[in-house]
Amino acid sequence: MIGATDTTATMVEWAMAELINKPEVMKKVQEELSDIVGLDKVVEESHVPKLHYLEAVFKETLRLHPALPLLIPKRPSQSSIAGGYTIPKDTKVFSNVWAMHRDPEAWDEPSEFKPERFLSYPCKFDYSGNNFQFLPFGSARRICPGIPLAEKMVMHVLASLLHSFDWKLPEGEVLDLSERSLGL
Ligand code: HEM
Repeated sequence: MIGATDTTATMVEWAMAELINKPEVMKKVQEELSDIVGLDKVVEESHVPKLHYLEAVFKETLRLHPALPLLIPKRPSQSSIAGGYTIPKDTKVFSNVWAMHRDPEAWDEPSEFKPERFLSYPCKFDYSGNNFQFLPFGSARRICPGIPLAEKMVMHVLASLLHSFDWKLPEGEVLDLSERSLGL
């Protein structure tokens, strides 16, 4: 199991960092929590599927900050051709989903944190592995088997943190969310 807890905690941290930098988005999440949960109750698991704006925040966080930006390397057992390139048998293949998630041909303003892009219904950007513009959990036989648990945990933790507390940076500060790892 590749870092099931680490990936989950990382997504909570990135989502909170984006929301702290964007108070107007945090306010929308909190308004939804106030409507769905109510301010005199605590967040329960049954509330989570009704939190559509928070779900869009989760997806936008997975898009901009995929926990495994190159997925897990694969080694094909047969030679094949993909996108016009020959991939010999046993080649170590990395899939750069970080770049796919920021492709300007696929996404409007790809560097911007805009949860609204995921709000259209029925949403064409789910993470079932069938949409090759959005693969935060991978695809096909090696897709993350922990998706149902991951979405429940990340959503529940975020909902609880944002329902119970207001979060802000010290006056005049902005978080630097640029990523400098892996030469991506
Ligand atoms: C938000 C949280 C999570 C994210 C973003 C995430 C993402 C991923 C990704 C990208 C892969 C590689 C898929 C590929 O290479 O095609 C993976 C594999 C895997 N994940 Fe997750 N994961 C998360 C949470 C979890 C949880 C909670 C569990 C278990 C309870 C889990 C169990 C696994 C396992 C066992 C694999 C290896 C699957 C295989 O190689 O066949 N993950 N995950």
